[in-house]
Amino acid sequence: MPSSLQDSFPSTPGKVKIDRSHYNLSRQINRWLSSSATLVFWSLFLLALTASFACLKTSFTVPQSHARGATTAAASWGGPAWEKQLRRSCETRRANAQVVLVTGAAGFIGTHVSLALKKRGDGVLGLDNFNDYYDPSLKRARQSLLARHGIFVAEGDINDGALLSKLLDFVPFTHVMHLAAQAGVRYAMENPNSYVHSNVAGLVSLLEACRKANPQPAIVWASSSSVYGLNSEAPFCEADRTDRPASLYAATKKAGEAITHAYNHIYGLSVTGLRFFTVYGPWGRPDMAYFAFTRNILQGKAITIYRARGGAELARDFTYVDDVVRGCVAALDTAQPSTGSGGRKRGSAQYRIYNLGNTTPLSVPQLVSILERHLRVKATRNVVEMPGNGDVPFTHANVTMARLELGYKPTTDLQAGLKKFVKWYLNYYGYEHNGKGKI
Ligand SMILES: O=C(O)[C@H]1O[C@H](OP(=O)(O)OP(=O)(O)OC[C@H]2O[C@@H](n3ccc(=O)[nH]c3=O)[C@H](O)[C@@H]2O)[C@H](O)[C@@H](O)[C@@H]1O
Repeated sequence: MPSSLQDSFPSTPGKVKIDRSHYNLSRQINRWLSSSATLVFWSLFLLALTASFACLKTSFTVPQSHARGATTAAASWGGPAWEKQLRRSCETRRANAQVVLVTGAAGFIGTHVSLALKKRGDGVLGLDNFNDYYDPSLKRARQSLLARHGIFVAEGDINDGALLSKLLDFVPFTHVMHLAAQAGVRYAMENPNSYVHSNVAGLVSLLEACRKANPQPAIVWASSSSVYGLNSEAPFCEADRTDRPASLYAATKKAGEAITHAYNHIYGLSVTGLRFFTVYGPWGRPDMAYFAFTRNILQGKAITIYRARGGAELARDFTYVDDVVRGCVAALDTAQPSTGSGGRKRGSAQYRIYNLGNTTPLSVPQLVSILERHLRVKATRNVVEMPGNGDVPFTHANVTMARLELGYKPTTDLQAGLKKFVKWYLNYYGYEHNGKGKI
């Protein structure tokens, strides 16, 4: 990012380096004033001064501070070589091809969607901030995979309006596949601001750039099954109420649905929101249960399985990534163009929301049993009552609308999907079977 932009660039929540310079200063001054007559007085004075500095500093840093993750490396962009990479990445190889900006392209679903689009001849440009919410080396490995398929991932944050304007000025994108987000349900209690930063402020920044663009791209973006919150009637339909989120993560996704609706209404942006249901598969997210369970089982560590109060098992409508990718591509293909241009609405535009789930929820203990079979290792299960951390007891998608309007049909059950995931995991992390069925 050009340094001139640094000041106006909204804060990226990041690990806070504690500035101890004022403590050192106070120590030096203390030595200097070591006369016994004034020592007590100055010590008390400096103590008060130091404390007030510390308070001031805390009040500025608290909104950005967190124990782990979501720190973004300063990105640089621009220049002829960079522009050449954009141009190459956006080249198309079929008639009526789309040219798609994929945000969060180095993320799990972003990588799979980008590859699917590129393989059929669309132009694809990725955008990712490579934050450290989870191991960035996995994101870099996905970036290398994309590069091998001719997809360039520009490095930057969706809150960087100047970068977004540059990209949308430089390339006449037909679509934006917006997958960049702060994911994870329970991490929202650790680092709430990262959710506001990416899922609210970042979304608005992206929509601002899109509404000003000429042509305006159609937008397909990732909402979440978590918007159904505390609903108990299953399966979840798109028309069900979504005003009782159980986590801040869910609340920001719900906010995203409202925000995109406003931009659709005011500026004529074509918008399709996709409510994903616990998507899993190769190249997945290490913070998700299936991934973390696999890692712990292989390392001989106990896994924690949550159960609801009263003892009921938690269940999820686990959805295999290839099914979701087909849904994403179908959403792009059926998206009508935005109607505005250069910030002006010229007519009403399409606004859609679809569930993309599997339709067959399974319990978390069932997920673990399938993993045990594929890994041929028994898990040490530590079953505990679900803490009040934003989790919901179950999810279950009704996908009738997606089936009728997108031709969406999930075909991979959890057994088959986890088999592919485990195969990828063992290969990626260098595990080998010893020929006797053991790893
Ligand atoms: O579909 C969605 O809307 C959401 O799906 C997942 O959220 P979640 O369903 O909570 O997925 P996991 O974190 O993989 O948890 C799956 C299940 O395992 C349970 N779990 C998780 C972690 C753990 O240590 N033990 C455990 O039993 C959870 O309570 C949950 O029932 C993703 O992490 C969200 O980003 C996404 O938006």
